[in-house]
Amino acid sequence: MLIARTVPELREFLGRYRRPAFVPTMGNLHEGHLALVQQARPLGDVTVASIFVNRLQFLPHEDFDTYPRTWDSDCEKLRSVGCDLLFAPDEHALYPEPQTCKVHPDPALANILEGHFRPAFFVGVCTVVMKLFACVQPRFALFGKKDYQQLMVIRHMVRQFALPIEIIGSETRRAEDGLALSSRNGYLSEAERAEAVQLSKALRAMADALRSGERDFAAIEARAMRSLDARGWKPDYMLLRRRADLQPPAPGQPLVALGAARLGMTRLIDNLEIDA
Ligand SMILES: Nc1ncnc2c1ncn2[C@@H]1O[C@H](COP(=O)(O)OP(=O)(O)OP(=O)(O)O)[C@@H](O)[C@H]1O
Ligand SMILES: CC(C)(CO)[C@@H](O)C(=O)[O-]
Ligand code: BAL
Repeated sequence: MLIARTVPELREFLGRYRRPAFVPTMGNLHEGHLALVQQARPLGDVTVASIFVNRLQFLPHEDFDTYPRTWDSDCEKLRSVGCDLLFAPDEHALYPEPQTCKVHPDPALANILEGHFRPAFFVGVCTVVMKLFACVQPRFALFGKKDYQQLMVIRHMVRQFALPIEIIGSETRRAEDGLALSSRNGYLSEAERAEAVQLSKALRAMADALRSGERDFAAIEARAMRSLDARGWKPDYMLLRRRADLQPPAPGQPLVALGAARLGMTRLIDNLEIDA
């Protein structure tokens, strides 16, 4: 696996390829990331991953400084799944001057849910993803459905800017008990890790309620919030939304249940597409 630390190095390595398949990450890689790389491999003529912890998408009180950085094991894992090229710029290589030109995604999609609780998050994500796309010039880019809204915001950005990139959404990889794999799971104590599965269970209870014919969306959402609250979580939201645009649903539309909640110091997100 080649490792490019700067944009010129990346361009040199990519010179002869025309159809890169690209997996952007913030590192601390787990099976969810590796599944994206494996899915990318047959798509393009070269498989590229990036590791970059993007300061722009963190609020000042968030975990930018403590975000796990596990370089050696990340490289080993990427090699083990046949990644061809790793782009791992430092901040100066990607942002040599203050990044004052930013991408502001569709407010209807980006200012709700995660964007409501993490203002400027999606501006930071879209800005870095646009820049990474400009560097790698991928033909395919893969994102996990674990970050469901992020995937939708990026799809929308790519469509609106007519970028010649196919965005591929990949299913959420889970631990055996159902907890969505996430780098931030590493922040959990042993007791919190055992409790963490309750977020996916609460989403499943929302899906079960719909499947059993209940249509009072507000009541289903309130029950999910209470169920986590009662166990000592601090839920930000547990909501049923239209899969098409993440707006509040009417009966009969394909839905997704989305949740974000804090367990101790750790904020987890998850979601579940529902065919009711
Ligand atoms: N469990 C998972 N299954 C599938 N894809 C995933 C999973 N977790 C993360 N991804 C995807 O991997 C890509 C990189 O994500 P990132 O590096 O932020 O990892 P993360 O585990 O989501 O980290 P964090 O805990 O900070 O949210 C994103 O497209 C993300 O959606
Ligand atoms: C897409 C991304 C790599 C941009 O920093 C990040 O938001 C992530 O890892 O999901
Ligand atoms: N996985 C999404 C990136 C973030 O939470 O910052």
